[in-house]
Amino acid sequence: MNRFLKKSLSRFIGSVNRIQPILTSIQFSRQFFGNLEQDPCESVEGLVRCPANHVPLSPITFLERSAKVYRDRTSLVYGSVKYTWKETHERCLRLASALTHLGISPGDVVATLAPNIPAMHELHFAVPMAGAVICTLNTRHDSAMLSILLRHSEAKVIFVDYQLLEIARGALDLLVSTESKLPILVLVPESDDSSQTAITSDTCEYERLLASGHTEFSIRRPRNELDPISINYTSGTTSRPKGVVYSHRGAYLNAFATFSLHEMGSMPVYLWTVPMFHCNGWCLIWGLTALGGTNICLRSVSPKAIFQNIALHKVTHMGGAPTVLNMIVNAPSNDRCPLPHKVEVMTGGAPPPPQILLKMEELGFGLSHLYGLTETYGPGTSCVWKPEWDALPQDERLKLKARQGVQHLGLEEVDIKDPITMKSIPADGKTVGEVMFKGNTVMSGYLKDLEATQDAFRGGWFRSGDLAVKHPDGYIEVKDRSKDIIISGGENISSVEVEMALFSHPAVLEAAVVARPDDHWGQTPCAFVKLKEGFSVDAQEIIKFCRDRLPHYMAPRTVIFEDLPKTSTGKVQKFVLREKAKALGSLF
Ligand SMILES: Nc1ncnc2c1ncn2[C@@H]1O[C@H](COP(=O)(O)OP(=O)(O)OP(=O)(O)O)[C@@H](O)[C@H]1O
Repeated sequence: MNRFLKKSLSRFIGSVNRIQPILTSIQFSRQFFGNLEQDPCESVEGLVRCPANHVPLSPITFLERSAKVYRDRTSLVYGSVKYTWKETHERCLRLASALTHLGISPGDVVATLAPNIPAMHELHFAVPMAGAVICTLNTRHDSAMLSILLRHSEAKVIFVDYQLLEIARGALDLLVSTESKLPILVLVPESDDSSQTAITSDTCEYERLLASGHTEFSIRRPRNELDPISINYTSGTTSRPKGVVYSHRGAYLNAFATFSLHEMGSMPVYLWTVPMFHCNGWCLIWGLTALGGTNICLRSVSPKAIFQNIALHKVTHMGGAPTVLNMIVNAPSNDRCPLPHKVEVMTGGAPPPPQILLKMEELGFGLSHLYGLTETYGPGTSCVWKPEWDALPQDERLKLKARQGVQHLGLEEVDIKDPITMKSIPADGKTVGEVMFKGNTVMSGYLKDLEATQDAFRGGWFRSGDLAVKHPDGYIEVKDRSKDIIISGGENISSVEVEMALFSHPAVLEAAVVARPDDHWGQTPCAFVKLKEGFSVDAQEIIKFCRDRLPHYMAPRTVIFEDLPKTSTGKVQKFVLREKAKALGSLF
């Protein structure tokens, strides 16, 4: 031991017995390790940072490892298409190499417009391997919105599924009229049956492009782990989509956090019911690769396809917004079959009604509940389940499961704060504050919108815009989005709580509650309800049902029966309903 170390250590040991051990240990670290704020590799003698001990974190390494470890195991199944991890790796290398031949340089944006097909899986690796940034566009956008996002992201290439070709061409036509530089369009035909798409000679086609690349391609790894890996435009439930930027590091960490909170072991079989374009499939495209999982791809989600694929491929895990679960539990009986084994389902994206959680469990699914935003790489918290809760009465159990829970391992902290004072609200299950996040799986920012980025990070936390309470055990429970809360006669009404009451009516299939402007009360709750097939109830019965279960001021005053408008991620577009409620005028 050198003299300096001995001296420091004896000074430290001596000081431990004195009055301020904590302070002393900090002083000791300062002496020994120098200024803690400096990089220790620069300030401490003997330490170096070099490629042997520091590699920028990136999900690209997951694929390289899986190509060795799970080489001949199935990576992906889509109808009759099937690849092994070795093949997937080679295809991604070829595709990355082909992208560079198309002129893609590091930092360029490559967009996609496609459902959950093999190309989407491959592009999540090939694009970053080419040093570029993947921008997965929502398949429900029309040409006008698509052209706005293509211009905003400055995408150099767009990969388009054959079924969405007309929309993409429409967007490019709009870009021509604004003289923007057009992205190269790469058509992705149906890989399960290539005869379906007519490919003209001037169209760049996916498999042809991929075949033009080579497997000796030298991957353009991120120089800094904070380099962008993807752009995810928010789903536009409440406002115009914003371009949320993820880093290689954040994607790596959220992939880890997400599969660990899902308790996924090695080689799971995952059914893709979450859109891959949404938060990069909640980062699980990368996460499943790390585990050598098998991706079961579905072009479109239906209860029949879900049950068939579970049985056929021995699916172990899947995910889905509460609308997907609703679809499963209300499926006609000939579209369902008994589960051959337990399937773990991760749900999130909107508050899951307890009745739906219960029915899913009755069908044999295991349920875990997640919460997060596009800005938190998808999942940010989960309702970590404690075994002792299994013995609780059903109602209590479901109430606990419907809570959004605690932060996952990728985050430093999730707190509920007063948005003005930034003080934490008391953990009493009653006081409402704003959900705020801090940690390495929070977005880098909004692309080209510094003002919005700074506003979102005001006070050193990411402000979610969601209102929640904190329970004495530290678990959070989201009550509403701040934009959705209804203020009636000075009382705050959580639209989520009213919706949960509506969901417990046996005739209600879907429900959403928004504010209807009112001359007397300011606002009153207005419910939009879709009934289950074969049921008929009137507005008065629904109102009475809610008044029996909620304080009277919370019960809807208006009930409108109709189909609910949704985003492609299955969320109700409340801004559309709010406009309808506004058009009704004042009730009193
Ligand atoms: N488990 C959950 N329980 C309750 N709400 C949830 C849950 N998971 C997600 N949410 C809601 O979804 C929101 C995140 O949605 P997302 O980021 O996908 O796009 P969006 O917010 O719908 O789009 P935009 O910001 O353009 O309106 C959260 O802020 C929250 O309101």
